[in-house]
Amino acid sequence: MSDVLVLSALEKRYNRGKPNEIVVLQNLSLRIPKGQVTALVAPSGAGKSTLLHIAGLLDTPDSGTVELEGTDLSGARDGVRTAARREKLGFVYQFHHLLPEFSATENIVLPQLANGVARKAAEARAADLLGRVGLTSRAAHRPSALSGGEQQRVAFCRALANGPSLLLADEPTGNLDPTTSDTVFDVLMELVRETGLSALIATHNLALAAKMDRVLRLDAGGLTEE
Ligand SMILES: Nc1ncnc2c1ncn2[C@@H]1O[C@H](COP(=O)(O)OP(=O)(O)OP(=O)(O)O)[C@@H](O)[C@H]1O
Repeated sequence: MSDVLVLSALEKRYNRGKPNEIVVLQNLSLRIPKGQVTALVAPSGAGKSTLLHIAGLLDTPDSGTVELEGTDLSGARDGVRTAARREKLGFVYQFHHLLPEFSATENIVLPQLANGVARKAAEARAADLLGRVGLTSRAAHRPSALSGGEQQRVAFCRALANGPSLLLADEPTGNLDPTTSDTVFDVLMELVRETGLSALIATHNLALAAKMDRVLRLDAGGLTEE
């Protein structure tokens, strides 16, 4: 099976049946093959977050299917969706959302412990990931002692901690100044490439989008390839 994520004929409306009903996604389909990094660009309000939430099993479509590694999870029970989210998906947001009272290492170890990994193995993986993003010397620091770019690099490591099949990212460097954003984005791309990860990365930055394998534009409820 070569597709990691297959979204088919998704439809999503808000305020269904009311005068202020909005159709956000309409007959939207998307395939992400294994190892492919896809950029998602969209004007503000076009439904980018809605699409990422549905792909990330945080929200459900009104109709259509969400297949992750060949299994349709659109109508699955909450427990099944939560387990799939923990085991198969990695998330990065515009803000790092690291736990402030824990070190960089612990922020990467904790999701692994929650997934049943032994502490020693989890610490070894955290050390490996921090090394890949150039943060070995910052491993014991809490988020407040790290720069914005460093915090975001730790967040990338945390997203990859459990070896996901798919990375979903929403403006992963959107909170950084333009120069830092470029550097940190390159770190993310290298990490994704080295691990052979598939990814769907939303960005407003067309120069960053151009570094990915494919650019899709979300507009008027559907996707078009650039
Ligand atoms: N819970 C909700 N109830 C009603 N309308 C909503 C809800 N969530 C989002 N919307 C509307 O749906 C549309 C798409 O929202 P969404 O957050 O997906 O956009 P977006 O493309 O991520 O925007 P941005 O780039 O500005 O964050 C917007 O018009 C928004 O106002």
